[in-house]
Amino acid sequence: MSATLQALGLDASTAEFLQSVPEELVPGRVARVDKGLATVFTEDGPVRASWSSSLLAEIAADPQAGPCTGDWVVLRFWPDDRITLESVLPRRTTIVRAEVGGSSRGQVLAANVDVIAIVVGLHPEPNIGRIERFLALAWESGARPVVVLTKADLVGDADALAEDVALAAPGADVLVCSATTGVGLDDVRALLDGDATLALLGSSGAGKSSLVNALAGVELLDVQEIREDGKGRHTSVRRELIVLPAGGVVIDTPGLRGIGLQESGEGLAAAFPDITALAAECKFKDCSHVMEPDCAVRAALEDGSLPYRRYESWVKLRREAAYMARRADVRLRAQAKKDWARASKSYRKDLKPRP
Ligand SMILES: Nc1nc2c(ncn2[C@@H]2O[C@H](COP(=O)(O)OP(=O)(O)OP(=O)(O)O)[C@@H](O)[C@H]2O)c(=O)[nH]1
Ligand SMILES: [Zn+2]
Repeated sequence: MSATLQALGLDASTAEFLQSVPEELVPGRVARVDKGLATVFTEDGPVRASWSSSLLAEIAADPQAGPCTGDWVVLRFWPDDRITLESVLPRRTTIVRAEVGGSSRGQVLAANVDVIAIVVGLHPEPNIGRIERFLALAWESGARPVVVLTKADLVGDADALAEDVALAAPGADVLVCSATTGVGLDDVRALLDGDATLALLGSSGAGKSSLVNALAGVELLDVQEIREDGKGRHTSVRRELIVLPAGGVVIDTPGLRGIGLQESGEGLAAAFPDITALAAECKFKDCSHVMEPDCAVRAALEDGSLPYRRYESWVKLRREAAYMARRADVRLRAQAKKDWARASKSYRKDLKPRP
């Protein structure tokens, strides 16, 4: 295993996969995708690559097959100095959000991430519902979610706020830090142990870029100017993979304003293990927890053991996940119909008597 690829976050399974790749192909990790080109970090430094024709064909069939930040890829260097991205290696984890434009396919934000830090500023006061939404997305990805509460220097009761957040984040660690004073940064750094890949997810202005800069110890990313109301401007289109001098890789995703859920329901179940466990106790298997008798979820609401705010948040996310699943279903059926039409057409052609 090359020292450089290891510094880029190469894991054992990808390293093994690379053994089977033809020698003339060069491995690398995608740092950024823009204008139809990928910036790829290789052992010999960064290069810009376009898509090979076979990759283009794959993308036509499945847009998610296109390279994204964090992907491991192999490149071909041509005699005329062109560089093409030949293929994307199997992804260990993927952070997928529902497409903003309305297609039912998700957009892959980042791949091969070990830990997802949901970055939330402590000032203005955190929106718990939004954290729960990020957690569902993070659990669905296969990576380990952690909530990182930043801007601790701006509030007097950071630990009390962290306790509130922890109640909404079962199974996930909640860290408190400040990019400005450096307090708590060692705990965030520990997430990168073993050259792990850490992706930062959060709303615009949450403090992601400031956190990356603080972790790196240098100014790598532009930090946006703060607005009067304490919220950041919505700026970023950039998405970067940063190799930290002390080891580990950070992926800074763009500030997400609205993030749609694109998921099987597993992420939601993992983000709400309390409600999932209650639902298993309901009298009816398909209980909607709205009006059925002997509903354990409603019983917990009534005796106060399940906060109403959390229940509402879950109902909202569940409705959204169900809607996305229905849309995906419609798309699959439309595709199946197309495939069938194509197959039967070529079948009819075969039946035609030959001249
Ligand atoms: N006091 C204080 N301010 C912070 C801290 N971290 C970030 N800020 C400020 O919060 C604002 C937004 O920070 P950014 O790091 O640009 O936020 P971002 O999450 O990268 O935002 P996008 O680029 O839109 O994704 C900036 O004005 C920062 O100076 C912190 O720990 N303490
Ligand atoms: Zn129920």
